[in-house]
Amino acid sequence: MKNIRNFCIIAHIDHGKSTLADRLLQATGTVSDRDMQEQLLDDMDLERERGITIKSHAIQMDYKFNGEDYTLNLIDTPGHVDFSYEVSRSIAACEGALLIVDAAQGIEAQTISNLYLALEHDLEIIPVLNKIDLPSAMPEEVTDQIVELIGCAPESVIHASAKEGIGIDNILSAIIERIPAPKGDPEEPLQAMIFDSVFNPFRGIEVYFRVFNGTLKKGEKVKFVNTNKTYEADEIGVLKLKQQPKNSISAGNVGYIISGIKVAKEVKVGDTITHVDRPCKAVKGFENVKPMVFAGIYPVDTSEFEELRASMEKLQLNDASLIWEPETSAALGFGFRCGFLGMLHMEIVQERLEREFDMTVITTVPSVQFHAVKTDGSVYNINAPSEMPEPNTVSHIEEPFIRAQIISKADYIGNIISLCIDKRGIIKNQVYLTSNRVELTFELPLAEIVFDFFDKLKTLSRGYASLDYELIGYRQSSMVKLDIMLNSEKVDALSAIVHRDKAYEWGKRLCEKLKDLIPRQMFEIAIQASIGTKIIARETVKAMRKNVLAKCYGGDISRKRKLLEKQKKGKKRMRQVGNVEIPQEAFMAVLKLD
Ligand SMILES: Nc1nc2c(ncn2[C@@H]2O[C@H](COP(=O)(O)OP(=O)(O)OP(=O)(O)O)[C@@H](O)[C@H]2O)c(=O)[nH]1
Repeated sequence: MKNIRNFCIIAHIDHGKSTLADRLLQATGTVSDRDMQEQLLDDMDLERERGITIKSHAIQMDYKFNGEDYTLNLIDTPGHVDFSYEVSRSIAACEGALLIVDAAQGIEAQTISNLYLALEHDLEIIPVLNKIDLPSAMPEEVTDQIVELIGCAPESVIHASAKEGIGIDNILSAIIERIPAPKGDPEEPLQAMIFDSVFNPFRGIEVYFRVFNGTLKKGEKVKFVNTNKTYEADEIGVLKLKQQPKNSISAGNVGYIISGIKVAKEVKVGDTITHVDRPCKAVKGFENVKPMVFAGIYPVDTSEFEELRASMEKLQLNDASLIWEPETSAALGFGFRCGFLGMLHMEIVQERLEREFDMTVITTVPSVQFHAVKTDGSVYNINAPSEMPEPNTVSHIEEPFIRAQIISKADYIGNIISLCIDKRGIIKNQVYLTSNRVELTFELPLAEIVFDFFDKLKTLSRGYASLDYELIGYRQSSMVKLDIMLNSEKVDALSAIVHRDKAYEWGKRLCEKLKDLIPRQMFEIAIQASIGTKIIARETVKAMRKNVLAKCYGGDISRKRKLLEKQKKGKKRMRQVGNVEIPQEAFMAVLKLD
């Protein structure tokens, strides 16, 4: 055990975590240069295309240092706020962390939030100044920021370029010399924490764990403490580039277990694995992850409902955080109300349904979960605008609030504060990290930030501001349901829950936006917004006048074909509601109002 080191890499998005991980794998000979693919750890296609790490993974490296053999377990952490609970569990599985900071960007919100998580778990922090090869790197300035943030000596900051392979040996020796060996007793009752799981279509769910105490042997009967389910350890092993089966894994080490689990839901990140015969206490910090964003998913072609259900079931096998239940919409027919960790998660689900299952789906306006508090004090959840009660039937509505940490250049403070106030935020704190870098703390309604807040923040700060947030609870708010009617028929899938103060403005702008988004059809379409029975805005889409093809003066057949193709493509994500065709974008219009 004294020669094991368990560590993770924490960094703000794009500061170079995956690139550095690849270099470490190369330097320790875990992968040969020939096998080396860029960003090896990001093995899902989608991840690679988006250039972000979505699921955390673990990999074991062997490394000889000063004549001794060491085992280095690298636990990869996801880099997006949607997945912050997984980050916390990966961190809890380690004794140390490489804190990567981009030498050209400096410290960002996620650098800090992840650092705090790491410090909470008493991790040894190894600061790494990455991308020193960049001409725009500011090594002195960013080193000062790091020193100030974690209170370390300037000399302990390792200068590196993951891209050029600079500083990699220093990082490896720091991992061995500075990170403490794991503690724990292999003779105690088994206590292992699950920090990740991966779906394998042939073998079922592979569960990744860190053993804190005891020893797990192949074939033993184990229990997951929080779900209280029992399994047999059919195969256990360690994670090299490929899985390497073992007969036992002891305190301090990291491994995988395969035990015939078919459904991702049974495996909860943060749960504890123990022996059925000699159980231990659960590892602290377990949480059931809760979805933050809800939206309806409907097949474009209503006859594909059963196929969509089958696809959702398959998707859920390997995405434990996706939840759904059937719902019906008067406008869209049969579909599913889904809960997601955040907007990125929602986009990923939609994309996976389309790519992996060849489904064409419509996603309706996303919403957070509101609470309706009845006059007798009881509370029920509102996950869709259609569940919004009549105002006179409840005492009040509550909405989720978050505490947001925003880090930015001081120049943009004014812009950021106005944005947050516009989003119904309250400023709580303002701290200068350096003379021109400031950390702002706000309390904001989740509904205002979950959709496009981050994009706005980026725009008004020219990309300099970064954001991190946590849920702090529910507060009473004056929310109303905004309905949309097309030719006097209410389209439930276009309804949204909005704050009363913004409802009129939104209704007006939503009608204008829908007018742009709904294509002209053979007849005139009246678009109206209403709150309760009161119409608050109206726009009209005029009837179509001429055929698209009329534009191509005869001759050019290829051009004609192109136009037709274009039309066909455009049709793909359209839904017929009553006699009006509505494109996918219209269902999201409410998110793009300002
Ligand atoms: N110039 C330079 N570029 C680097 C260096 N390290 C990483 N990059 C580049 O920075 C970008 C982001 O690097 P990644 O390794 O994907 O960053 P990441 O932190 O893993 O990003 P997430 O997975 O999204 O959190 C990529 O385009 C890398 O090629 C470096 O040392 N120097």
